[in-house]
Amino acid sequence: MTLESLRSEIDSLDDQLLTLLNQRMELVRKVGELKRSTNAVIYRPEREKQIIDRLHNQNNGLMNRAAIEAIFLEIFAVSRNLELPERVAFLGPEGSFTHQAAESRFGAMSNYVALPTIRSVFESVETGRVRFGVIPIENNQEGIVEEAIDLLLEKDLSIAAEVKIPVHFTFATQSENLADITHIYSKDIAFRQCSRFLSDSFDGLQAEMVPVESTSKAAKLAAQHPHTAAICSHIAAKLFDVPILFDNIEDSDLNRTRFLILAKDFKNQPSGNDKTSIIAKLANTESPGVLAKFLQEFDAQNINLTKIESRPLRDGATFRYWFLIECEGHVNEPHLQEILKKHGAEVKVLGSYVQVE
Ligand SMILES: O=C(O)C(=O)C[C@]1(C(=O)O)C=C[C@@H](O)C=C1
Repeated sequence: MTLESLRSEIDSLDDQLLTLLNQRMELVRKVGELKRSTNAVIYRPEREKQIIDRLHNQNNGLMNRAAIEAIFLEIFAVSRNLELPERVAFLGPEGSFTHQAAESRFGAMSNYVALPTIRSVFESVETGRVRFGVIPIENNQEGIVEEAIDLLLEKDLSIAAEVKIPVHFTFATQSENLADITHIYSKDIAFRQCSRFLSDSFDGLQAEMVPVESTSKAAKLAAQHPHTAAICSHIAAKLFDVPILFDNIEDSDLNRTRFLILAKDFKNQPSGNDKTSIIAKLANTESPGVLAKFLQEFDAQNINLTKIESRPLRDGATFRYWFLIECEGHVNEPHLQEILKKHGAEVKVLGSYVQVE
């Protein structure tokens, strides 16, 4: 087989793929009409998961689950946009890891707004200026984002979905020779997380490390001068058109950040693999065993707790706390209902959503 004949077969399959995708979009358009006439929710993560699970389970070709997921999440994003163009706010600037997380869920065709603070993302969802907001909630090496956790208590928003993305850094520069580089821009945390690459590559060289407020800003600066470089996300290097000289330069490939997708009054149907986040403001936490007894109820119902964070209640000069608790399962399931029935007044459910690895 020649390259030309293989390419011509690929062309013909691509034609068929496009025809099928257009047929799919015709159906999606009808789903959109139906949903709009009944005021039904457009974004249904549990249905998307069901489709990906089904395709993965019946698949016997070369595509692995991650590949199927990447392609179909983009198809769903285009579908949702066709059903109802939705605006998505994320913690900016453009090219941030949160932008990358937002794009991984809402695709290339959504209407994005980069906002400067986590609070402004919450507020734009709250006021209805955008339908969804994407914020970072924790990093598996650095811990929780306190501001985000506190705003979950302060504001009245739901969690529609979670996204976890590996934090990969790239070394982007217009320079072809490391010895020509005089300044490397990045965020201090990124310098820390890429320290091995930096000491191996710049040992004996004169480059100065310049901390800036975001890795996107670093990419922007590196785009302006050929003898500089940025340690930044892939998406930032792409956005500012700075060539990537080295990819995945982080010390640990275990570095992952978890993001939440926020919406107003959002409820998912059970998917079979859900997680539930709740806020617990337990009465009388000064008396012994109140928290322990509450947590034991999860154990008694055989519910696996995945997270518990305590945060100050800030109700005067006291040392009282509220808790963000996450557990496996969907709020509609009887075990969880049992606990909620008992503690209804003290507990607020933020959402049940598909649990991702
Ligand atoms: O099944 C639906 O509810 C749809 O709106 C269709 C569709 C799809 O493209 O398959 C699109 C968006 C939803 O998030 C889930 C699935």
